[in-house]
Amino acid sequence: MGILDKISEIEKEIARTQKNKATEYHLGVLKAKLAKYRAQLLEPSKKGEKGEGFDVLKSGDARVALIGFPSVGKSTLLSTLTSTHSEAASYEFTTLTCIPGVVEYKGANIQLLDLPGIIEGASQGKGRGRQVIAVARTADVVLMMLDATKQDVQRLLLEKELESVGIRLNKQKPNIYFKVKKGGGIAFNSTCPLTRVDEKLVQMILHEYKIFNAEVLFREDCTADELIDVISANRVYLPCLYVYNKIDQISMEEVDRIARQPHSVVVSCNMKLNLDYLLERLWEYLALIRVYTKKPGQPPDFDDGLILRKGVTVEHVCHAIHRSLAETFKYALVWGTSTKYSPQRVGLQHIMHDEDVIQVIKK
Ligand SMILES: Nc1nc2c(ncn2[C@@H]2O[C@H](COP(=O)(O)OP(=O)(O)OP(=O)(O)O)[C@@H](O)[C@H]2O)c(=O)[nH]1
Ligand SMILES: [K+]
Ligand SMILES: [Mg+2]
Repeated sequence: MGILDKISEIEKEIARTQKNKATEYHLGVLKAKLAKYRAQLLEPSKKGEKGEGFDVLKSGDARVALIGFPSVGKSTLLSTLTSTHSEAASYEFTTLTCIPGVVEYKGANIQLLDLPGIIEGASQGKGRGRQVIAVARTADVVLMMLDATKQDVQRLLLEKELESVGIRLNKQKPNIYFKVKKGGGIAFNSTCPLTRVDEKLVQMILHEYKIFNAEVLFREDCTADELIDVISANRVYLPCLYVYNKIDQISMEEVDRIARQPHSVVVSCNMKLNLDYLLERLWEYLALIRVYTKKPGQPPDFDDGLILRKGVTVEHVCHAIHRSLAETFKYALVWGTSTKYSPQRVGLQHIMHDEDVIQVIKK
């Protein structure tokens, strides 16, 4: 039996097993088995499986992958937002490789990747599904493009495809501490009441992975699936913005309904509607900040800001300016929303905000 058959067998068994207290352990083990087989499926089997035309180098400050069914308008969006042209046409699978473009926004260079359309079964190798998904895993944000004139099942189908290969959209990593040990058995603990798993189920799942010695600490009320995510190290957690295109074809009421859904933006690439707002939201999901440097007695350098991730400290800023700056660092003066006073004297651990100005004073 091939892996795909095994997967479909287990999926069928999960589907026909009633969910209740008595089957809880059985289901947990089945899910762990399923996760294992799917992980095997992801391992590159044939040489060169990654595929010509998909190994695009990362460049710029962040990477965004355009994922969607065929002909939803992905290439049209790339050609509209960047100076790169990507062929668009009314037939499906116009795009067959990964086409990179650059969106310049707020001084940042954002790499936008146009990709072939994916379809149901993509994760199992249909179309160019596996290559597309491999690229999606390397992105900082997924732009899932949807056709606003079509039913919302397309979104669920795509989410399922990505979910089945370990991509988690708009989800936090489960707060479970997990460490495999050399001996001592399974040490299981929690810092809160657990309603979805118990020690026995956790043990059974770990045994399915042939893990007999480990430290497991639940810091929140997680499910068996979330535990499996933590054990399977190949999970990625990505912010995802759902972009509903072709709103020129639907009623205002429908546009209004879709626009109110969480993580969603409505646009028309052909009519260039709402693309500014799309970029604004994308910026928010990328969680980038701009930090401006200033030399003593001179105005800040607003033309050449540093592009960094939200949550960076002064120490990160020093590294971004010069490799050895943190070593000769005495203190910094910061102007902006991260401080109580402007300027304020801060140390290396101070967390920077968007549009802060910094002046580093050396020893
Ligand atoms: N009505 C309407 N049509 C659009 C819009 N954006 C794109 N299209 C049309 O949709 C069709 C498909 O566009 P593409 O950009 O090729 O779509 P794609 O997602 O790149 O398709 P594949 O590469 O085949 O996966 C083309 O005929 C476009 O002109 C839009 O905003 N409104
Ligand atoms: K197309
Ligand atoms: Mg295309």
